[in-house]
Amino acid sequence: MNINLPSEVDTVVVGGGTGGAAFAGMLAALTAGSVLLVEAGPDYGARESGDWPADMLSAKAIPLSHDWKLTDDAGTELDLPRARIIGGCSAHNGCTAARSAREDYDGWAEAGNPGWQAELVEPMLDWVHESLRVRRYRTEELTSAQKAFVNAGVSVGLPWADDLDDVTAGPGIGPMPVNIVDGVRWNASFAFLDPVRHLDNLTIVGDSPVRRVLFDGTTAIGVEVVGSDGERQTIRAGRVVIACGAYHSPAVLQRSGVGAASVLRAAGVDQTVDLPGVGENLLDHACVQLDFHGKDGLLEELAELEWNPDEQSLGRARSSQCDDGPYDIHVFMVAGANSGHPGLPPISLYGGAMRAKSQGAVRISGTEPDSALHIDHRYASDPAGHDRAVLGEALELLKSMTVVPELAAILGAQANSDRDPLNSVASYCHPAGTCKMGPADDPLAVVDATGAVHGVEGLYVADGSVMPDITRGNINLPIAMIGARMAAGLAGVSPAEAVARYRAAAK
Ligand SMILES: Cc1cc2nc3c(=O)[nH]c(=O)nc-3n(C[C@H](O)[C@H](O)[C@H](O)COP(=O)(O)OP(=O)(O)OC[C@H]3O[C@@H](n4cnc5c(N)ncnc54)[C@H](O)[C@@H]3O)c2cc1C
Repeated sequence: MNINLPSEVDTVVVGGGTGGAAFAGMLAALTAGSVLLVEAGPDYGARESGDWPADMLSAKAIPLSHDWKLTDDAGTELDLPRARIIGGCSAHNGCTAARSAREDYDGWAEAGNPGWQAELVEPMLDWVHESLRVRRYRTEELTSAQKAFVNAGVSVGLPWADDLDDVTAGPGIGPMPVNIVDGVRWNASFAFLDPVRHLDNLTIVGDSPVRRVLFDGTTAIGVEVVGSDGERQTIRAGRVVIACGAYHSPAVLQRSGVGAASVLRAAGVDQTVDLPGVGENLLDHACVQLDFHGKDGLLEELAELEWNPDEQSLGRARSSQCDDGPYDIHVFMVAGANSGHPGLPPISLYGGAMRAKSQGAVRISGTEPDSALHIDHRYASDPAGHDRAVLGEALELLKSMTVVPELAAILGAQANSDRDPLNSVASYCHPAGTCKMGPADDPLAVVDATGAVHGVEGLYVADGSVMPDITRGNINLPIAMIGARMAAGLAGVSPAEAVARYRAAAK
């Protein structure tokens, strides 16, 4: 083992992404106990270290240099990006920052998760918003392509909106709220770890994938980390918190013997506790996609701008299926040459089903952190046809926008026009729900409202995988709220007091 890891801590947090960074930073600020954050990818240190790679800092586009590169069993790469780096997916995401809608959180509480109703989570959402340094683009900052997209939305009836991160806002289109500071993607590590990196009780270690949780009977007593040389090291802990994201958190649990017997047996893992919901309830915001070649000279024109990010605006609409809140469709445009995403033409328009109901699953194929995962999103497969209906309406909305002359002139000819968007539904990269939060009598519930895994002691999950139902906005901000809120709960501190004490501890 070539990494210096402590052999015993009070709390080990596995995964330093959005949820894990917010959880670890908050817990370290609230308690005297030792907190060890172990991350599979590198920890480049604080923002000021100067060690962060330039592509991971630039918020112009989504970099893929620190991707897990998930594959299927045959080794073919899946088009499901996931970052492997401190900060997790917040270190390579699109930086759209949204608090989602009040109804989403009230729905979590109504489903048997006390404490998660909107009025109780809002103070922590406000703190997360502030910590991620969210601001709204001004209209004059939009590229000509993004302005044309917004104007096209207004032309087809979406109200102009500059409040897209408001929990009470309805349909509208306008500049995105973003967590970008001077062109830098303000990731969860900068937001939640950097202010408390100086605390003696917080240790952050990168390049340390966790293979499994260790148990004494049904009590979690630590984790097993795999070094780059393949050597395994044991860390004993009084509390184990999994925050590896919606694909990898259920995988860690399954590798640890927590899951459905059939899934564990197929992967050669002995069962510790029967929890059939682990890896089920895989949610996302399914998207339809329309691609365009862009007008002649568009890329050159964009390249001349001082600030030319690929994404800058967002629209929200309400489909005929929407019966539980203000909107259920997102439309947005990715336009530019910055993206390293393979195979994308210069412009893609997306329409997302933000209350998609189809449920997929994640299953391990083996016992190692890098064993292939079986990920099946089953997009647009819900039996009642809800998702296909919403996606159909999103597609019609997008098509109506593409014929507005100002936007049509920017888009140029359509690319991939032989592809039916409804038969090639894309991911919004917002997987959630695979360690569902819910009461013990919910057959799919994996954790309770405090994040504690049902049926075992000392084991918690604190990331996007616990969402019982996916929030209808972009999910980074809500996931940070989940992490911080669960840490406050475990420390026995109210959210308001937790924020005050974090601020007092922060540098
Ligand atoms: C390309 C892309 C663009 C996106 N754009 C936006 C956007 O614009 N706005 C928005 O709100 N959301 C966006 N999202 C979604 C959002 O960023 C994620 O949902 C969020 O960051 C997930 O947080 P998490 O804590 O659940 O998981 P992650 O952030 O994925 O964190 C999990 C961490 O655990 C680590 N890990 C995994 N397995 C192990 C292991 N065995 N041992 C140790 N560590 C492990 C991973 O390396 C990772 O760092 C985007 C996502 C992607 C991929």
